[in-house]
Amino acid sequence: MSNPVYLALDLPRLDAAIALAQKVRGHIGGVKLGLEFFCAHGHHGVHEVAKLGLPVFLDLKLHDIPNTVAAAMQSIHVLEPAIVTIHAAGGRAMMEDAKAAAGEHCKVVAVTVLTSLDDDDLAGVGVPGGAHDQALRLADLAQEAGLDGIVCSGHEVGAIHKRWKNGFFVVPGLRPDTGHTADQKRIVTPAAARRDGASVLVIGRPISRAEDPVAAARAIEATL
Ligand SMILES: O=C(O)c1cc(=O)[nH]c(=O)n1[C@@H]1O[C@H](COP(=O)(O)O)[C@@H](O)[C@H]1O
Repeated sequence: MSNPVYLALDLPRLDAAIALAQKVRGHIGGVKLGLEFFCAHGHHGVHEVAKLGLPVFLDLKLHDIPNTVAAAMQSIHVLEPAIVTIHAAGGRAMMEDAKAAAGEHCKVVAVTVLTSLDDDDLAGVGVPGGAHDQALRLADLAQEAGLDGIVCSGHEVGAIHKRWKNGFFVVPGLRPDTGHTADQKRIVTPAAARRDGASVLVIGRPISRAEDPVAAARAIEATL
């Protein structure tokens, strides 16, 4: 079974991001390039990271009108990402058009409820039912729209997996111990997320900010 860990390369410098990925490559299954990376380094940065030969997960969290999102998906074909994120809250038509515009070998997954939000945060933006119910509702919508899967926290992945047996589930907000949670609110351990059905484990700071990133990645791998 391939390693489910995708390392989030949320680093400001391209050379540092590539050096980190190179260092830990034996203990990860792929790399995730998000908004911080893409806004700083764009297509050039993605091409440079792709030279490592690891699968590239492009986490752009697209959320706009269907035509704009579909056009953005077409513009990233050339980068040949293995996985791309969009926001489920963009609605069914946006998700359908994004999937139709994606490359044949690219998995399109929809973010349900960000792992940095809790029930109070959701109530603050007018979603009264709580993170769990909202994540399940948006996962159902993503499935109806024909997407490959969703992004959710480890708190919901078990319940969503039960309703969507062959879905592809990306789980961030992972912390190997009870250490520094930073801005994440709905967290679980990588092992718990995997046990509950996660296909991909997105891990950033617990590896990238560790004193010894290789030891941190190896320790996480050993728990899976
Ligand atoms: O789509 C994501 O990857 C994502 C969704 C989400 O709900 N929460 C979340 O943290 N992420 C990303 O996952 C990574 C988590 O980083 P760490 O908290 O440092 O492990 C970041 O790159 C986030 O952008």
